[in-house]
Amino acid sequence: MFFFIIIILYAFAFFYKIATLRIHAWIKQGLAFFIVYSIDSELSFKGAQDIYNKIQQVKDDKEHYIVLFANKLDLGDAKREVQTRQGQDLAKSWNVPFFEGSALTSTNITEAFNEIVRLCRNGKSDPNDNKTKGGKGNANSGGCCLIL
Ligand SMILES: Nc1nc2c(ncn2[C@@H]2O[C@H](COP(=O)(O)OP(=O)(O)OP(=O)(O)O)[C@@H](O)[C@H]2O)c(=O)[nH]1
Repeated sequence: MFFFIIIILYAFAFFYKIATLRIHAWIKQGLAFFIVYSIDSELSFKGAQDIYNKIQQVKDDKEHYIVLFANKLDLGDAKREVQTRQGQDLAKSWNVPFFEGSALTSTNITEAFNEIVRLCRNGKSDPNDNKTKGGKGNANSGGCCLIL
């Protein structure tokens, strides 16, 4: 029984290591990152911050673009655990654009994707809009878009 538990623990550690390495590789190859949390989950908001930290750690100062997206807006304020202001403040501290919307009702999905594509193409946000600027470096090269 003892050895069985040890084997399970080793197997778990092995697969965890593989998963970590894969995420590391995806981030390393990625140019654009769409970080999504749910407005009805404080935990997912914290998770978004963990993902952001991981991206910064892996990408360091290399060119990359991020959009923060608060999903499930359709659920309404009754189910809301993360206030709009919290998302805006977080995005501002990261210096990236922020959108609130819904994958269910397609609210702000096109706008958010357009923004990240525009960031990749231009290397910076439109100074005429009221969203925060995002992105590092100047994107002239191709790259992949990784949705986390
Ligand atoms: N109401 C609502 N539900 C959504 C929306 N987007 C996704 N969902 C639901 O949320 C659940 C989780 O969606 P997934 O696409 O599996 O997202 P995930 O990141 O894998 O979520 P977890 O399984 O919670 O880790 C599913 O039941 C979806 O149908 C949305 O915009 N509004």
